[in-house]
Amino acid sequence: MDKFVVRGGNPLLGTIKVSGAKNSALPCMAAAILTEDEVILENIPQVRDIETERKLLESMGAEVELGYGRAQHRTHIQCAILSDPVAKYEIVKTMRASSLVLGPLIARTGIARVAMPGGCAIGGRPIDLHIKGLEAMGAKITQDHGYLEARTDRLKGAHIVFDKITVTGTEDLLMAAVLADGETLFENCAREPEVTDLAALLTAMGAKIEGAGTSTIRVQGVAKLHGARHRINPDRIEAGTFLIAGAITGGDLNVDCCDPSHLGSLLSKLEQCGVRLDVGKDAIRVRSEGAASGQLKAVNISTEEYPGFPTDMQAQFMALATQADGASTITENIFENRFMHVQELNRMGANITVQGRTATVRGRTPLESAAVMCSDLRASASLVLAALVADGESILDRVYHMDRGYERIEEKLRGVGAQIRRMGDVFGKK
Ligand SMILES: CC(=O)N[C@H]1[C@@H](OP(=O)(O)OP(=O)(O)OC[C@H]2O[C@@H](n3ccc(=O)[nH]c3=O)[C@H](O)[C@@H]2O)O[C@H](CO)[C@@H](O)[C@@H]1O
Ligand SMILES: C=C(OP(=O)(O)O)C(=O)O
Repeated sequence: MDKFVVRGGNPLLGTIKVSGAKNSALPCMAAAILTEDEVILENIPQVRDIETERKLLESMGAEVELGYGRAQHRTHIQCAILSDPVAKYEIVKTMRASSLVLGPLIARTGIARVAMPGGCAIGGRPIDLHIKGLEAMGAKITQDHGYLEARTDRLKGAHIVFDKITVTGTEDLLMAAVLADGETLFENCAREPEVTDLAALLTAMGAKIEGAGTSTIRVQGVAKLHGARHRINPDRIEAGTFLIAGAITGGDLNVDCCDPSHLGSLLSKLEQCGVRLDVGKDAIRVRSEGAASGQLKAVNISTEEYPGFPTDMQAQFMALATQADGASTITENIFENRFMHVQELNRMGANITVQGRTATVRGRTPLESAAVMCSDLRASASLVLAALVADGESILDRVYHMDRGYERIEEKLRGVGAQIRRMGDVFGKK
């Protein structure tokens, strides 16, 4: 199992590039199920979850060519024949890919059999709202041996009001509605940029969608979709992680190839914290004097649906809060168990207590190197950030979590002066 060895103390200087968003790429790959034609996706990140989705699509009969190394990370997917519309547990158990293929599979083939997503380290991943929505569109859904089976002759348009804002639920049902008979009106939709990105691809494929990016989406179903070419949005969470890396190390870092318009709530919290930001069209320069200067100040954050503060940045912001003067409170409202980094940060010398959904971080505490364990994707990122300012050499175990969603993170960070190296089998060469 791979580990990272990180020696703290270097300010990060220079330019670091952001890859395409995994959380956009995964639904966009699933959208290729909706047509027999070829779908070409650019800016697909080279991360483990994308490999898993490739395996999943191939297991159903799709042809997938991941174009890493090619210009634009251009990827070709063709689902001319879907001989086996099944999302097998062995393939999807490490990610929520099964829920993302449910809608497109049933819309295209009239039948879908998908493994129910299991519990995940950060909390439950229920899909009751997906099921309710598909049933409202006329699907018959049964459950057996850990699998959901959905059948229909053709989905019908419906009026669906989400009880709760759900990103994957909005994406899944949107992919179902584009091939349904008639109009579907969705209310209380997720407004995340990843939903808008998916809607842009679907529109390029011939779908009729209005309102993506707002809480009301209207879809006029069409009989058939065609192939398209689409460029995946930059990863706002990777960009945010790099901004914090610049801020926490007292660096001067240009975070390039990002979309600052997707980062509003994070940028305002970083500014409140005392970090200097120069926001350009597709780059953000972050400057800070570092923790020792006393420049960083405690701030309170509370995770919310977009455009609120993203749950996917909570762990990384907590690492920064350990280096800010004063007490910060961090409230996690989306997932019930997304504080597993707390114990590991405390092992490095942080002073964090948790009560219910709120963590209180009392800073500033100098961090010391330690051997720590990555428990999930963003928790891993927070430990890397902490290790970049810790005194001495930290060893981060189980970095496979990080490989799910960050492309060549150690190479990118080394390129701007971090001392970080991978030990063990290199991801992608196994
Ligand atoms: C709103 C939100 O911030 N969603 C985050 C969530 O998306 P993800 O799509 O995984 O989760 P959802 O947005 O679907 O879930 C939001 C909330 O709704 C609940 N729920 C969801 C579906 C359902 O059928 N029933 C139900 O009760 C979930 O338990 C959760 O509490 O995790 C992703 C990975 O960390 C993040 O990128 C998303 O930003
Ligand atoms: C937890 C994440 O991903 P997933 O929802 O795919 O598990 C994430 O992107 O932070």
